[in-house]
Amino acid sequence: MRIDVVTIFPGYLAPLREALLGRAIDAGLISVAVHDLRTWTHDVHQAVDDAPYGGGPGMVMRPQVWGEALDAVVGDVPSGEAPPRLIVPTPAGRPFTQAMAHEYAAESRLVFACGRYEGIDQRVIDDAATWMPVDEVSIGDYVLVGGEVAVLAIVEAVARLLPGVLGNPASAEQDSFSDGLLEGPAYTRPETWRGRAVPDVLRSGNHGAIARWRRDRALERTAARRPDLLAALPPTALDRADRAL
Ligand SMILES: O[C@H]1NC=Nc2ccccc21
Repeated sequence: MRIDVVTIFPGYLAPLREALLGRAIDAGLISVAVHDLRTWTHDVHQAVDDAPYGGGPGMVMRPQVWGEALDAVVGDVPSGEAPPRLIVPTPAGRPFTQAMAHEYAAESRLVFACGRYEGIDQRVIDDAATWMPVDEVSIGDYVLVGGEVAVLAIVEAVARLLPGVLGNPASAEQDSFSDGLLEGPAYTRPETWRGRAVPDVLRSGNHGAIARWRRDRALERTAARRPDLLAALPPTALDRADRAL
């Protein structure tokens, strides 16, 4: 997968080259190119934003700069080739979910446009949508200063799903949310720590009982912390033992 990120803070994307993602890049599983938006300014101040029409606080990112940047970064899409998907993180976007991470993992190319909080001139999105799929995506209902942190989160969620990126592919299959529930508590050695023992069932070797215990803890945690996820489960997702909980 090829990933391009356009930002006024290229340094913010440095973590993409660390650890698991760094190894995936070294292994050629993903390629990441980070582009400084100011490359496409032509004024001495390298201005990338301006005051909003209609007034109001903050600044809006200028369409000319973004238009030239996306034209250059996306380039000419060879005829017959699918264009990349453009992902624009914004608090006004569709909530990013694990299902979307799987969708994006199937793409051969993703381009990320990092806007500042007040956003990018809407005409950039409208123009881009005439020649490639554009998703405006939010990673949560809180206010960040710009899209860079959202890009780090989305790229990590997507890249770990790509074949060969995770050492143990089973991890991705047993993700939280993969069965619609939150993962329950996890334990490792020592058996007792600060007077707290690991639940006996986990050391019993009884795999049926262990699976039941884990499912019960996941259901309890989901009901307590994310009742919305429980309500969204298809009726067939809960078996009789689940309902007895
Ligand atoms: O993903 C969003 N969540 C919250 N705030 C944001 C600010 C700028 C870009 C993207 C986001």
